Amino acid sequence: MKVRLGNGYDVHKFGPGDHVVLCGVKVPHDQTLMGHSDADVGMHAITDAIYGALAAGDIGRHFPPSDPQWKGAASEIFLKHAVQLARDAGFVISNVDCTMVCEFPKIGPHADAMRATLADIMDLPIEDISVKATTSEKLGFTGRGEGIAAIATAALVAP
Ligand SMILES: Nc1ccn([C@@H]2O[C@H](COP(=O)(O)O)[C@@H](O)[C@H]2O)c(=O)n1
Ligand SMILES: C[C@@]1(CO)OP(=O)(O)OP(=O)(O)OC[C@H]1O
Repeated sequence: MKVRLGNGYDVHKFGPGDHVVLCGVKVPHDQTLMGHSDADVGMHAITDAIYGALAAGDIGRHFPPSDPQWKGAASEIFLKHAVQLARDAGFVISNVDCTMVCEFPKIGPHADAMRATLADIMDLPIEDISVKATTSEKLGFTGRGEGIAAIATAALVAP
């Protein structure tokens, strides 16, 4: 059996607003995340982890931030593309794990909704999807509440 691992990392900064979209779930917050797309930092990290496992470049290669077509786009477009690339290459996505780094919003109360949303988008069992969070103990840009970082791992297997 062939196993491929990939990692993904993304950061988006906060700006004025009243909610963020994280792993496809709208979470009330006193700011929003800024980006060319919907700035779903968690979904971007997972998407890049799948591209990484396939050695297929990164999200910006497939969906250039210079292309107006992706302005305000829902990030599930990017994730679905990466999942399809994996399936077309003969892989099954074994599991994904995403950690978001921020003081606020608190992810825990929304983590299962995020897992369910990702499972639906990726057509995977929810048991194969992990979403978790940590603060950075008030240190650095995430600690100062300037933005959110996300780190993800994806494992792909081919029989
Ligand atoms: N945005 C966040 C950050 C953390 N959590 C939860 O709190 C736990 C403790 O965080 P520490 O950084 O102090 O270790 C963490 O394990 C998460 O369960 C959260 O939900 N949202
Ligand atoms: C997702 C894309 C799409 O234009 O734009 P952003 O929303 O700015 O997100 P980023 O994580 O900076 O990745 C680059 C782009 O591919």
